[in-house]
Amino acid sequence: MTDRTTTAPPVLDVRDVTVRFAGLTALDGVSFTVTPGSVHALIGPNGAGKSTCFNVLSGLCRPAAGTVTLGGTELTRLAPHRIAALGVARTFQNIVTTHGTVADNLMLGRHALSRAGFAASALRLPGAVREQREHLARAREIAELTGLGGHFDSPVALLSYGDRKRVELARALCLEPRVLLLDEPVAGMNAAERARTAEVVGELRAELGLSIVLVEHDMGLVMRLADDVTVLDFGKPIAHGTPDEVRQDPEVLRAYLGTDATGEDAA
Ligand SMILES: Nc1ncnc2c1ncn2[C@@H]1O[C@H](COP(=O)(O)OP(=O)(O)OP(=O)(O)O)[C@@H](O)[C@H]1O
Repeated sequence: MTDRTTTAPPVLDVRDVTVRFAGLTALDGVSFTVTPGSVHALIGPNGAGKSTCFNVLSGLCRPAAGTVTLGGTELTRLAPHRIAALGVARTFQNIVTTHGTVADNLMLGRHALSRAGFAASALRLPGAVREQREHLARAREIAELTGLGGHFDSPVALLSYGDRKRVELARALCLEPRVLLLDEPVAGMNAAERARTAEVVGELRAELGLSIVLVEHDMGLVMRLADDVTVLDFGKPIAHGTPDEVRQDPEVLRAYLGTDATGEDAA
């Protein structure tokens, strides 16, 4: 069975990426490097270009200029399923599953890794049955890792919002990614659910050695989890550094708070 988690993830390198929608430049020469095994946060005010950047990284959006490479392999012109097969999985901001059990959803995530064909699975040939059993065991491990172990056979519709959102995270992990793109993993959660998800993401990073790119408006979570932060504003990178460095950067304060470096109102 595919196990990419035993080797360190390759470097994800974003170079001078520009995306235009009609007259609007959503990303303007964005560059950053995600160090293997680190959590790299991408932050910025609404409309800064964070989701567009994720869409470029996952192949849903083709940039007008620039490149994205993973360990030297260019991802920029590849279809989303090819990028996923190379080990880049993502969660979506607003998708919360309500169908099937947790196990059903995670097995859907394993589907892309199945070697047995449709006919072999349908006919329950021995090789296909064994493979299915292995996938189910791994899905159960991933449920444990994401705090869903006690809900493995539960219908997703009966879970709390926080748990349902973590099903989305677990489904992405079922692809055995080396790079995980987390798009607002705690959006809409209450304080307890946010704390639990932060804990789970921290554990995942420690146990699986993944590189994680995190888009999140919850600054407490970003400051707690990120090693590096890139700040976008109107599609432009305006700051880069550790959480402590960007928190004190005058440009970042201006973008978020509308104040200049001296703390005076810019308006
Ligand atoms: N498909 C599209 N067509 C036209 N404009 C788009 C499209 N997608 C995004 N935009 C525009 O590109 C800019 C960046 O949007 P994006 O969604 O990437 O920002 P964001 O930082 O993720 O915002 P938020 O924090 O609100 O999710 C915005 O001005 C947005 O309106």
